[in-house]
Amino acid sequence: MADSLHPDRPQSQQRGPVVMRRNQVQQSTSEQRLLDSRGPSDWVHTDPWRVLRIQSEFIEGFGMLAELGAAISVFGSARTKPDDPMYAAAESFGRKLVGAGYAVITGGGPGVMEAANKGASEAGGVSVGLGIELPFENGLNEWVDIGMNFRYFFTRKTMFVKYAQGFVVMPGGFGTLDELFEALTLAQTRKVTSFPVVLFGTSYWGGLADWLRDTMLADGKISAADLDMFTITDDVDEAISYIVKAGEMADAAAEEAAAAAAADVTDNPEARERREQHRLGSDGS
Ligand SMILES: C/C(=C\CNc1ncnc2c1ncn2[C@@H]1O[C@H](COP(=O)(O)O)[C@@H](O)[C@H]1O)CO
Repeated sequence: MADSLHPDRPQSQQRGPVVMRRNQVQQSTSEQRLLDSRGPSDWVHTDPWRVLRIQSEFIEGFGMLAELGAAISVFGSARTKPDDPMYAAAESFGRKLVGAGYAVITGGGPGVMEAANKGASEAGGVSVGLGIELPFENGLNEWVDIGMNFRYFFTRKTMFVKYAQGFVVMPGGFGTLDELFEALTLAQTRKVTSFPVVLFGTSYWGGLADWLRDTMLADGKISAADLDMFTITDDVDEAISYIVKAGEMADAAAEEAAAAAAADVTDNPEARERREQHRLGSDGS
């Protein structure tokens, strides 16, 4: 029913469980208020808004990759040219990783990334590119079959680790070292279950490995076991066997843990409950 002063205004209005009557009845709809005005725009440059954008990158990335299956991330220089032997090696990695049943994830850029995507795509596998918006960048390489451009390096790095069961690291610069040492730090601090890391190219990586042993280890900054977190090779097939074997060992360990947990349920439900709580952490994550 309408009132006499405002014949068009309904006397009563319901918004979900909220009831509004007489002069509390709103004249505009939520959609009108959303669509009819822009209002000030300075909030798009504030951290709370950035948090939402970051969240949306996680949502899109997780959504894109949730059903990916087993995958290996291949890292390496954006500057490697197609006539460089490392380009051919990365292409071979892409092809052979697909042959071994893996999807191939790269940074989606040029150089080694493009080569690995090319090998994977041409072999009929899943070729993933996780690109990064850069001030001078030209987008995902043409061999990326599933891709996304990230605004933030850190959300993108989460995807590399979350959706890959191993890392192949080809010769590269700062970006490659950043990705390598992120992986090693996560494994060293047991923030992730350790996974195979292959450094490809003995002459390129040998000097770094020597320095890690002769300086970092000698000076007590890392442990001897930390040097076992990666292997160095010049042989693509050897690298892939190493990755496959590590995957088989991880599967066997997971099966063993599942069997032990199942036995716990039967033999001692309380111990199982305690173990499960410990596994989830105090915040249930
Ligand atoms: C430098 C040039 C292009 C940069 N384009 C990139 N696109 C996607 N990902 C990139 C790019 N540059 C670096 N990355 C990431 O770091 C690693 C390579 O960095 P590096 O410093 O070249 O070693 C790589 O794995 C990417 O994840 C000009 O063509």
